[in-house]
Amino acid sequence: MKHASVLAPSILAGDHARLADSAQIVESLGINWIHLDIMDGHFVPNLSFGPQTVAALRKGASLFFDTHLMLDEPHRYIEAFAKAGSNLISIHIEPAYDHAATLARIRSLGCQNGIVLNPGTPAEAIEPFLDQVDLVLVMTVQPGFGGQPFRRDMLPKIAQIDRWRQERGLTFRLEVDGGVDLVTGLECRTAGADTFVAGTSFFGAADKASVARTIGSW
Ligand SMILES: O=C(CO)[C@@H](O)[C@H](O)COP(=O)(O)O
Repeated sequence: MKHASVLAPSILAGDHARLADSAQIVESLGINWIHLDIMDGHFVPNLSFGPQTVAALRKGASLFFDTHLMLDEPHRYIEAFAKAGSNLISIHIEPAYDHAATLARIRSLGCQNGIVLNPGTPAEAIEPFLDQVDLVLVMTVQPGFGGQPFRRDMLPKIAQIDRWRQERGLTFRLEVDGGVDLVTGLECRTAGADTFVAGTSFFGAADKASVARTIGSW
């Protein structure tokens, strides 16, 4: 099964004094998803925003909130981000906690779940969880900052996860995040990805509608 391609603009690259306006730009273009990067200053060397901001954004947006927790202890914050209005909550495989229980907890709160792996983490690390997730997020940069160059060496990993998905008849989405633009995103699509996080290449584009149209046509 091949999912239609979805663009999820990363609000990290939006105007942080006017995040609601950035979400509104996305919604006004008919884009359904927005990617929310949550950073704790421990798992990644940067800070972003928390559930209070997500809840405030939810008041003015009917977008699908794709919330990516870059946290050492994501299991402690699942309820807060579900309550704030997240539709999907993804958690990293790298820190030590009960991943299976946390994935199940996300679903029990009425959200979709996702598992994320950093560039240095092999695909095999998430293999045991493939039948328990709605989305796999392959980081195509080391997380923490927008505007980094796309890691082309992640393409075989994307292809491997897509192969497992097909062989096992699974239906999770396969998302990529980091340095994704109209060129690198298409390479990811060819490798098997269907969900494209774009920060700099979306919010920095003069013609955002055209970016959305192009990615939607893949
Ligand atoms: O998770 C992250 C960064 O840690 C990403 O979501 C970035 O926000 C993507 O930004 P660009 O690479 O597209 O500028």
